[in-house]
Amino acid sequence: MIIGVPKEIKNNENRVALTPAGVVSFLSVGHKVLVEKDAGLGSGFTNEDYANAGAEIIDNAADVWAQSEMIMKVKEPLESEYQYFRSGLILFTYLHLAAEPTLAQALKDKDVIAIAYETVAVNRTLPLLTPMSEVAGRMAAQIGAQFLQKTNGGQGILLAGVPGVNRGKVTIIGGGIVGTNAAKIAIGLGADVTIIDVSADRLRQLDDIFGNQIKTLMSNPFNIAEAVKEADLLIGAVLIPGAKAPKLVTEEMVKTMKPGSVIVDVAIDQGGSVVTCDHVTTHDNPTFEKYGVVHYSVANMPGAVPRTSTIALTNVTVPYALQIANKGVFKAIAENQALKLGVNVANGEITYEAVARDLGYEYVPVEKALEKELATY
Ligand SMILES: NC(=O)C1=CN([C@@H]2O[C@H](COP(=O)(O)OP(=O)(O)OC[C@H]3O[C@@H](n4cnc5c(N)ncnc54)[C@H](O)[C@@H]3O)[C@@H](O)[C@H]2O)C=CC1
Ligand SMILES: CC(=O)C(=O)O
Repeated sequence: MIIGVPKEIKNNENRVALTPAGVVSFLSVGHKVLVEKDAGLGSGFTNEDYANAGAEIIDNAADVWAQSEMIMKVKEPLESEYQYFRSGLILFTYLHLAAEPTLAQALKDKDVIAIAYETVAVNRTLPLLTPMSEVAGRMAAQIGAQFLQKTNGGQGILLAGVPGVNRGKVTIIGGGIVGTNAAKIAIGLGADVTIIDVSADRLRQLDDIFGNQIKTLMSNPFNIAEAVKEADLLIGAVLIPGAKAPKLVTEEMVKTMKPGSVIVDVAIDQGGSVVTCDHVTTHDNPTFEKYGVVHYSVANMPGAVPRTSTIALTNVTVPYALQIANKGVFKAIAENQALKLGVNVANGEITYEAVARDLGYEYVPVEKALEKELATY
């Protein structure tokens, strides 16, 4: 199979979908890899590194897309990339389609086989989302601490406090991978940490992990309102796989926060869990102010630490991409339930139920959308 790796074009997106080590993995089993010139520079991989690994360096994105059977990316294609879609093209990347209706329509219109990293699932875990959630969770606490500084628009508090002065309060809504990693760093910084989740089992696990270093609360509007009001730093970290994030923090709740408090809504890639985080921001201009509260809503947080993130991401994506290349996409989907759950669009149909529901499309299961193609396996 010919695998193409375009350069990412989202604002400050410095990750790349394959490292030179990944290129070697494909070449060693007979595939060909095309890498757009300078695609790896942001992550510290030169064109020479890729060429030495055996990739062909291609001067422009159009040729990479046109000559490849499978495109591997990091972020969802932007509008300028939709022109490269074509029937039968395999696209393997983060998509977050519930928050990207125009992209969903474009993929449908062009019959792209779109496999989303974030919905590939094994036993209710999301192996291709996990490493980036680890990165973003850890970043969320450090970014929050940074924007709480007066010089950055915050109320001017140190999360650790000092002897004789209270520690800062961090409220994390969603105690999954992002939430747990945010808590680790917030605890390390010395903050007073509360985690809210809708799953009692998850709260028990968190209690076992962190003991009395954290407080846990069941997710309901009353508890969320109380915890948001007290928070110096609020971190949004909920997820219902594939679906639009539930809006758990209302405008009224945000109005109760102290001026100069900070919200980091990590769940913004799925549309955001805080009503006032009503748009995506970029690393160039990451925050805006509403009701005196600093809002941070960057949808590609790991793009700011690309060396760590690229290696962590490709550690988990390459084995799945190799299955697609080795077996062909239909056999790989037929034989691997995890990969099948990643298929969001195929043959012009939306094949992921939560995406179809949130965008108002008919849901067509993968088995039906690809009935003919899967029949032989
Ligand atoms: N902005 C960015 O750059 C990045 C964003 N993310 C996003 O962060 C979000 C969280 O991801 P993960 O932690 O990996 O997901 P996860 O599935 O590990 O955790 C989500 C948690 O939210 C909880 N939850 C669901 N509904 C809830 C409710 N109503 N109230 C309270 N908790 C609720 C679940 O029980 C679960 O524990 C996702 O939207 C993910 O795409 C991840 C990486 C980077
Ligand atoms: C998960 C995701 O959207 C990211 O890493 O950018």
